[in-house]
Amino acid sequence: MKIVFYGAGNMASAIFIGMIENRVVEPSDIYLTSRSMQEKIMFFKEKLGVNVSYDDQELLKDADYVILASKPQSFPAVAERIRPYLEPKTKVVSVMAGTQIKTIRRELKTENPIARIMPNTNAMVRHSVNGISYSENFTDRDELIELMESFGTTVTVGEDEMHNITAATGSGSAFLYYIYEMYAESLMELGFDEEEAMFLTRNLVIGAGKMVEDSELSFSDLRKNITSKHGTTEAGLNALDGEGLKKILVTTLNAAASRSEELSQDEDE
Ligand SMILES: NC(=O)C1=CN([C@@H]2O[C@H](COP(=O)(O)OP(=O)(O)OC[C@H]3O[C@@H](n4cnc5c(N)ncnc54)[C@H](O)[C@@H]3O)[C@@H](O)[C@H]2O)C=CC1
Ligand SMILES: O=C(O)[C@@H]1CCC=N1
Repeated sequence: MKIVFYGAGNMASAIFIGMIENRVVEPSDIYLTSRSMQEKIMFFKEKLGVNVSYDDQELLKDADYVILASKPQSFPAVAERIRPYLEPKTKVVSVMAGTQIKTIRRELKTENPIARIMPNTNAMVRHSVNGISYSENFTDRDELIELMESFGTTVTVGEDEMHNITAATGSGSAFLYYIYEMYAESLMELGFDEEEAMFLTRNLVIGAGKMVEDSELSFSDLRKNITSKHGTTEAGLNALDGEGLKKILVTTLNAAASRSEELSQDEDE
């Protein structure tokens, strides 16, 4: 298997580290390139034993998959590198938010099978949620799904639904981290020092995550089990509801999904 990553940043590295650690590929199957010779990809070469190259012809020769893992704004430059050397057997897989299959096809001037995936950085710990959609001619889907399930769970969606998946789970963990960040800062307002606030929040989040993983109960039942009638939790939850938490989250998710739509429209111009 030869899998070539154009881009070795936060998302790509979470994917190839997840794949290698879960032994679905050998480090020698992975080829990395980036914008310029960067310390970061040399570090991956030394630490993981993956291949690194800036020779596009050599990179794309006999490649089974090419993974487009740059920012959408860098894609035209990436496409220029790939276009001359893309072989008919190579499947194209994009992780770029908002970049449509038809745009990838147009920029690469290719009829090759193309899939879009929307993972998240939880790939690093095998818990990414991967939205996936395919071009019609992407027939050999099982192999790609197997590769992706090495670092998470996979949900097949129509390309139009990618905007919502991008908001819900692509960006979603950032929203949760931000809530944890704000929680820790709020503990400091309560009087804890920074170290205590971080320690308490971190362990609270880890414990809650493990409860979600291990328990059969719904989020709502887990919450109710903590909430005594007329107790402290009820008082806090009433205050939270009064601030309109759900409305805030709906606004957040709509903003992210709209940005994904905007990114896809930019390309049409
Ligand atoms: N970070 C995340 O949690 C997620 C990111 N994504 C998508 O993944 C993509 C990458 O995001 P990040 O990894 O966060 O960005 P990043 O900034 O960490 O990495 C971008 C990579 O692209 C490379 N690159 C730029 N121009 C290039 C070129 N001409 N040739 C080869 N490589 C080039 C850079 O050298 C860098 O390695 C984006 O399109 C984003 O929409 C999708 C899901 C989640
Ligand atoms: O912020 C972004 O645009 C990318 C897509 C999903 C997560 N990060």
